[in-house]
Amino acid sequence: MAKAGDDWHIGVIGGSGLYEPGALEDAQEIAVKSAFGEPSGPVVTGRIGGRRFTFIARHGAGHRLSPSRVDYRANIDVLKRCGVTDVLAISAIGSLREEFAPGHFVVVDQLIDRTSGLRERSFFGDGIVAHVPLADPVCPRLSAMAAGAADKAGATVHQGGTYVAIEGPQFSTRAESLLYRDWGAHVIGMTAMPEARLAREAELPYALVGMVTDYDCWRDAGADVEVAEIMRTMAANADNARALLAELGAALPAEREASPIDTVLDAAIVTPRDAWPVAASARLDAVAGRLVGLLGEGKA
Ligand SMILES: CSC[C@H]1O[C@H](OP(=O)(O)O)[C@H](O)[C@@H]1O
Ligand SMILES: Nc1ncnc2[nH]cnc12
Repeated sequence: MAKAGDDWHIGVIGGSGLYEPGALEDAQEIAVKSAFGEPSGPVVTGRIGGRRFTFIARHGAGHRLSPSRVDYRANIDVLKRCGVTDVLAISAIGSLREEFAPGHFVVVDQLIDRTSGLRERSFFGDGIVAHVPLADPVCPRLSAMAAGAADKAGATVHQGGTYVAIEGPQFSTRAESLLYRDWGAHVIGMTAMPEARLAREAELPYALVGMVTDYDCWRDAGADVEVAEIMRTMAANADNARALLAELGAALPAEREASPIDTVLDAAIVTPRDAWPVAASARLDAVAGRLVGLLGEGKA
């Protein structure tokens, strides 16, 4: 597990249109199992600019998983098992603001969760209860570095923006889209929740770079969001996303200073250690591996 002074190891979750990470030195595909379910696909690990990156395509190879079917817990658990220290999520997003135009990048800093609640949103609950803080759901350090890398890669970057996560897979109604604008949201997507919640529970600093693919339906009376347009814009953006990763690899400092998120579970788990059920502890051996310690210490 990551400790202060460890090297960076960035887990990248590639969204719609980003199914492979581009040039990774010493790339290796590895199959990692999770007790929480099926990850979206195999992970690919390698180096960019001398730093380790591990990549997983959120919707799987061939985009076969809808946002409601992605096993977000398995993906985060698998990245944690690979030893990643931080997670960079890359997503296609719709714009709720005129100034966030298609092709622009948005480094999201707030989230509104409108998913239906059917997605598994916590690693805890089987006899071990944890309440992590989520007031600021993204890591400001990784977000700033991602914004700098996107800028260097030549993208138009907006630093900050509120992302509303809808269940989908259908796009929003016009009334919903107008409502989200009234709520102050800037962009819309279907995947950042529960991904960001779970990264926090796994003590992984999380940043989200959204690539605007369309104006959501608030803007043009009578017009719909069209997935073909989104995929065209995303394909054009994918090279920029890969350039961002290259710039990020080059910009990461040699040593990773500790983040407060690395130890967020210390003050979040309310169940006393000696009451943790063995089976639940075993499932959490990566997510809460820092605290699980010797397996078998808990109750049967
Ligand atoms: C293919 S358009 C809708 C789809 O794209 C976004 O996915 P991701 O965040 O993985 O890039 C959006 O959230 C929807 O899942
Ligand atoms: N308009 C939109 N609504 C929801 N998710 C999206 N992903 C890309 N564009 C989107």
